[in-house]
Amino acid sequence: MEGRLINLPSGLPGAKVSALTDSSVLQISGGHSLHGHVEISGAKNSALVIMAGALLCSEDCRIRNVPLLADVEKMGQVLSALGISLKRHGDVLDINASEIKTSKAPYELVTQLRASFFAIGAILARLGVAQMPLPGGCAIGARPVDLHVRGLQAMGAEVQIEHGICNAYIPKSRRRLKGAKIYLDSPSVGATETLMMAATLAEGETIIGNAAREPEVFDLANFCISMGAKIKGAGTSTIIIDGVTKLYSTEHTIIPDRIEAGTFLIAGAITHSELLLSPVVTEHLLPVIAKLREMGVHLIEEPPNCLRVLPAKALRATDIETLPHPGFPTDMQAPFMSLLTLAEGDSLINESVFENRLRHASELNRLGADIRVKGNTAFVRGVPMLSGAPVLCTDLRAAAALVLAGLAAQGKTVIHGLHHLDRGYDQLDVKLQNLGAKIRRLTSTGRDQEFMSNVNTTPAKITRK
Ligand SMILES: CC(=O)N[C@H]1[C@@H](OP(=O)(O)OP(=O)(O)OC[C@H]2O[C@@H](n3ccc(=O)[nH]c3=O)[C@H](O)[C@@H]2O)O[C@H](CO)[C@@H](O)[C@@H]1O
Ligand SMILES: C=C(OP(=O)(O)O)C(=O)O
Repeated sequence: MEGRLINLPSGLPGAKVSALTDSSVLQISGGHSLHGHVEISGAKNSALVIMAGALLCSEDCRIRNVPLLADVEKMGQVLSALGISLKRHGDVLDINASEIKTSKAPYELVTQLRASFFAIGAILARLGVAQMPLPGGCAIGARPVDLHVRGLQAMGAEVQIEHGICNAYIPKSRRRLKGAKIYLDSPSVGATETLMMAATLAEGETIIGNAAREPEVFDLANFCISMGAKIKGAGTSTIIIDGVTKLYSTEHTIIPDRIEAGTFLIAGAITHSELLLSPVVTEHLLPVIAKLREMGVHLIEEPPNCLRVLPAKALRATDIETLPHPGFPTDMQAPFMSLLTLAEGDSLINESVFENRLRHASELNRLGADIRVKGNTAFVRGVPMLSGAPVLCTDLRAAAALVLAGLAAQGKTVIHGLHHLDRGYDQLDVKLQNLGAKIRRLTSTGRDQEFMSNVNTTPAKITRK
């Protein structure tokens, strides 16, 4: 079947975000260096959960620096289906949740992305009832929601999972959720966010112990605080929320995407190129910067909010263990694996956050990498070069890893399964093209696809030096 552009029924009026059929591919002619400045978009994982957070407020919320992603589009569709009004102008998204018309989120949408589930806390707090299908997202492990459920139960909700739907309600005897002391078994990002949102409108104080410390949790907390929520300690492992009865209109700007920034740092390192990235928050990238420096990559921080990557003489092997923030981020593991395939020596990667997140290893081996996987550990033996081949994306960051490897590989790499990439990268191929990469989006018949001309209302945020 010939690949073609399809317009998703838009949840964000004004935006023309589209999805591509799976028959489109990225063709990369590798081995060329890159050069220039790349503008980093707003963080996917902040934007998605802040869109959910807007449900807490019955007044206008304006969110700035919203990235152009299929997941953002789908989250918009989820909110639209709940009866919420959304308008997108460029990277600004206006949300008004004055009336949430239904407590039931659509199965076919929620099952496509993880963050949609996190809205359960906000819907429950606003309506006293929520029916949320179990979520989708990257297939990188079982990804249960037990910590979300137990936290809501501790706050007085009745919660049951039946027929793939998580049904939650506040018993009639109470009108609001009640504050609670919750200690998470593990510092789940999503559970921390779900419970923090629910607690903003609960009666009394909630303490979340062993909370996730990711920058996106902090961004969500700042968004809620700007609406009048009383939250202390976000960004640390103990978050204290003093519930209020109402939240108010606000404007908020999403933080830069640390995973996109890390991906471009590796694009520079793997092609031995000089790139300038902005805006970046270097504190959010500390574990990635430390590992890159350990490998011999030169990085220079340039105020305000810029990071320059310079060509490395040689890349040295290193070991990585993924951990909750401020440890090495699991979302950077696949892109980093691509870089390690070309380092001198042996590297060991231990994926400790998700139990099935090494599937990209076999695709990288098609490109000539030497990786063996045992359980949650990958042994990477550096090779002098990669060679282009057809490969298939298995999830979002695997897709980024294959693009990076393709940029370095000699000859032609053809990447299939692009719906994974488009979920979470804002025009990655266009940004790379503007840095001089030989990368094209093609239909299965080999024709160039006029991707951005049909899809986007905003120009790619890149300037070539
Ligand atoms: C939309 C979003 O923000 N996605 C991010 C979020 O996912 P997400 O919020 O799903 O990730 P979590 O931090 O919750 O998951 C971490 C670990 O906890 C487990 N777990 C989680 C919840 C639960 O109720 N029970 C349970 O056992 C998971 O299976 C996993 O093994 O954080 C991950 C870890 O940084 C990132 O990779 C994702 O990009
Ligand atoms: C795992 C990721 O996303 P999600 O949680 O949305 O599946 C990711 O962003 O790498």
